[in-house]
Amino acid sequence: MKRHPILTVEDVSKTYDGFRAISKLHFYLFEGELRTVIGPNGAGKSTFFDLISGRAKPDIGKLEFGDADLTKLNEWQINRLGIGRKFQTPSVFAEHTVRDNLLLSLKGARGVWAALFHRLDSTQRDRIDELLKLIRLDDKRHWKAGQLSHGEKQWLEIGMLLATEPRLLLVDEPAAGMTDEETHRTGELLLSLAGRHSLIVVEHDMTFVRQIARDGQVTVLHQGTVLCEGRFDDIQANEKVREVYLGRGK
Ligand SMILES: Nc1ncnc2c1ncn2[C@@H]1O[C@H](COP(=O)(O)OP(=O)(O)OP(=O)(O)O)[C@@H](O)[C@H]1O
Repeated sequence: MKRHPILTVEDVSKTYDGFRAISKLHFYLFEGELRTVIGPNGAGKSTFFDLISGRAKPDIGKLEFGDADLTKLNEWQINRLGIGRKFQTPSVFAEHTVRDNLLLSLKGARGVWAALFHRLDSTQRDRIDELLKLIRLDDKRHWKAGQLSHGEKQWLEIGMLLATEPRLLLVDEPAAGMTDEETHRTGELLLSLAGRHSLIVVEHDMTFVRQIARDGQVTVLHQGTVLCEGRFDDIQANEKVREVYLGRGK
């Protein structure tokens, strides 16, 4: 049976002031896949996320999520379709508890006041408990988010993203600034989400990339286009990749 991609990117280009940040890009992601995207500074990784999430519009090309034409939708509409983005720096509500941060993000939450003060139904309670376990912050549910470590804040924000029940998660350098142990835990978390969600993870840390690309494909971006795609070991051995990226000592 032919699989249909959940995300289709064909011949997409995006120019800023005459500079091609994305150039004739082709990219396909399948349901439940965890794809890792690497590439040197300026390769176009953030612009790629900007295009998928609607923050920027392509000059030309096809950008589809299932049957939806993303080029015709704004950022909010794309988010409503089920594409959630996690930026590099965590932005949690520091003065609220871990639990309340999740609660405020729950799909269908009715504004801050109502979300915090109306009684949760059992489905919502179960979902919060499930998320707290998944992000391993169950024992810190009553902590203020501002008291968490950097790594824990990142996990909380991933939890907040999951609370919106996205089908596709765009995750930008989740391991940046984390300890080795936190990095490994983050990898385990992302791997556990694959299957139920589709994920694109942009990352620089090669130990982390090796971990999360265990069962999946790595896409290498260079000068706004795909230099190559494949298993981590093949990518690492690829001469072109070594030249443009890995050889630079990152
Ligand atoms: N809004 C913008 N206006 C002008 N130029 C931009 C804009 N966004 C990106 N660019 C340019 O496009 C190119 C690709 O940038 P992008 O941030 O997508 O790369 P990146 O792979 O995410 O890099 P890094 O790893 O350093 O974050 C860069 O040369 C950048 O200066």
